[in-house]
Amino acid sequence: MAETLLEVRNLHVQFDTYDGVAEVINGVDFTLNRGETAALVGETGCGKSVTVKSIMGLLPAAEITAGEIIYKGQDLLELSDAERHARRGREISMIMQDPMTSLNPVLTVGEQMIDVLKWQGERRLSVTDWLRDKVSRRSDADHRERAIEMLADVEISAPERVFSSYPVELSGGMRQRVLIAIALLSEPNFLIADEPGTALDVTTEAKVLDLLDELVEDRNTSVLYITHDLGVAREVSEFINVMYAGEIIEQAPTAELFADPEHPYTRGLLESIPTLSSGIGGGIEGHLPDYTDPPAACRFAERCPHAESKCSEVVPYPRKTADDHTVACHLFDGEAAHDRHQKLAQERVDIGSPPWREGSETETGSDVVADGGASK
Ligand SMILES: Nc1ncnc2c1ncn2[C@@H]1O[C@H](COP(=O)(O)OP(=O)(O)OP(=O)(O)O)[C@@H](O)[C@H]1O
Repeated sequence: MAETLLEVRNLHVQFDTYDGVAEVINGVDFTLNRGETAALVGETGCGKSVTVKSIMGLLPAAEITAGEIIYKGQDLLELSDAERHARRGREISMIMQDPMTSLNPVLTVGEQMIDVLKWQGERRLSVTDWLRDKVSRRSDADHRERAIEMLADVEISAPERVFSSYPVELSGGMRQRVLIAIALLSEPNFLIADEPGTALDVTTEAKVLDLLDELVEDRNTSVLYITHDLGVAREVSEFINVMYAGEIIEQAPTAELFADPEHPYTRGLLESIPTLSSGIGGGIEGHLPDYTDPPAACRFAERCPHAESKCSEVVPYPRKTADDHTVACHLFDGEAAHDRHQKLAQERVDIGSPPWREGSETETGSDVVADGGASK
């Protein structure tokens, strides 16, 4: 049976803004197994980066108002900043969206890589780190050799030259490869890849994604891809979590999600894939709700072509509709998929089959199976 590496449970994040409290992340649940590649997909502003920052420990505790982020059996939210920092890089690493802002322009690639190998990129050393570095007996020459090897692994053809270059001297594709090399240097068990190819042209993006795919497979690294593009998620991940306005509205293995998308938002995203050049979520009219005054029930109801009065009155908790497939939409009401929702979701609602399933054998709720807890 697959072993869980990361479990995010009932995560709530809010921000104080001039317009009031923005309830951005509203009860997010998902899991990632060891060696698995999963994606978190949704349009811009839906809360992907805030979720990831919560996992990385880059948000102040006050903003995370509830939930658990269990990594290897331990709730990361209970750790001190120092303990979180120790896990970053060595255990959990991240490739940022924009290589130009993620790389330090005044240091060479090599200097940045050696910093990571020595002390995870921090130039301000604690006494303990300094001692650890002294006793590790690894010399700068060893670090240099390791860094150049890593640059060769990301298929940079002149690794020594790139090692001595400043970021501004490299092309966009090369900088993205350098970022991948830096993220993998400390051999993390878990990698978060935040739109790793978005800043590149389509051909270079495809090459970078293929390369990343090979590298993580060789190393058995678990990866969470963050993307607005379901087409990219299909290429790179085995499991997809679709996010809308700070909630996971559908989760399924990639093949299952593409074969049988259920949530109207997922279907809209799928329909918009060919027209993505015209904008993210181009197939769905309307905008994300205002997080300082979000809808009380379904956050998608205002944009949903199938919304009924129920949708603005009763929260649609996630329902399990097939093995590993959950959806939070009243069109699929049945048993709650998570223990924590069961007491809140006793009322079964029948508002008919989803229109795209009319004529099929599946009836609303009839294919729902109890899950007993986990989100997948
Ligand atoms: N520090 C903050 N203070 C107030 N609001 C914030 C803060 N950080 C994020 N937000 C808001 O949270 C919402 C979700 O933002 P987030 O960056 O997570 O979206 P995203 O899905 O990652 O989008 P993108 O694909 O553009 O990166 C946005 O409305 C954003 O303005």
